[in-house]
Amino acid sequence: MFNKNNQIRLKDSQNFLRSKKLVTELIEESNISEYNIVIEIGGGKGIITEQLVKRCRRLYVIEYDFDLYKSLKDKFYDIKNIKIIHGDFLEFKLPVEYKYKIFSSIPYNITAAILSKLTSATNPPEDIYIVVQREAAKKYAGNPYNRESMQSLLLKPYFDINIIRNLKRTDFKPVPSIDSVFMCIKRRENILVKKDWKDLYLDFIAYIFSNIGKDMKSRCKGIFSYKQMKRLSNDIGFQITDSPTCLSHEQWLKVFQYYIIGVSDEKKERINNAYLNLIKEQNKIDKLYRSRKLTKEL
Ligand SMILES: C[S@@+](CC[C@H](N)C(=O)[O-])C[C@H]1O[C@@H](n2cnc3c(N)ncnc32)[C@H](O)[C@@H]1O
Repeated sequence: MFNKNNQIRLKDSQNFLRSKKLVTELIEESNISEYNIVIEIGGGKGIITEQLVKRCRRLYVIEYDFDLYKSLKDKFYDIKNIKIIHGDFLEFKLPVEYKYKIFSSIPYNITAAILSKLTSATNPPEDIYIVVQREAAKKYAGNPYNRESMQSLLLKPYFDINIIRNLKRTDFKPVPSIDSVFMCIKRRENILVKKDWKDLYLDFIAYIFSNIGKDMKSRCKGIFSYKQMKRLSNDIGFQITDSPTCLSHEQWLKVFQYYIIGVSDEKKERINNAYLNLIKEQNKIDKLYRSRKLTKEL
């Protein structure tokens, strides 16, 4: 249960896929091909690794648990197109010069940190195929699986997000107490918010979702006047008493267009760094959650 430093072994807190047939199906549902460079986060016992490596040009596997890393090294010692790295994926430097894809059954406790790292990278992956907790997937994918969320709205102009299939709890060992899905986050070729406005868009969404209040009226206070809100709600088709999550992604893009042209520079400055502050806050919460979880498990 414990390693030599008296810490819980990472692998004891993970759920591993149990069926090779399921892994074959998941890889077939992806568009991974012999031309692709792929990164697997957490190779575990290698159930995905052994099939993935035969389907791609080069595979990088980053495994944090030392025992699992060592057994992966032994298992794949004579395979040429694989590199197995011991370490924390969150510290791993992503490729900057070439295209790559992600395929992984991720450690659920760091879902937000993994997705934030991948989607905000200077050179994000072309495709991210992940097995992930269903509730988290619905939050990131938003409509049509759920209402939109801050996470889905931050990503959608740049990524197309789909849940490919639901998985059964019994697909994992040990059987988890939560549901999982296989999802794809695909980098858009034609982005919906142009590059020059990206920072402004991220600050805009982060500002509104970090604001206190139940409805559009209170969330947008400080950037739109009451008159502007009324006009927006009529033109775009929502109620000012609606929650921000009631608006579709397309409606949010229209609200943002209006913000760009209809709001003074002084009001634009109010949202400066809202996204950065949000990320800092999330990183703090993530760290706290990770250390608490470990304490609880110990
Ligand atoms: C849910 S398991 C999946 C393992 C295996 N791929 C499978 O499908 O059965 C997640 C794996 O990620 C590893 N892991 C956890 N945190 C990690 C991190 N920060 N960086 C790299 N690997 C990590 C765990 O040790 C575990 O092997």
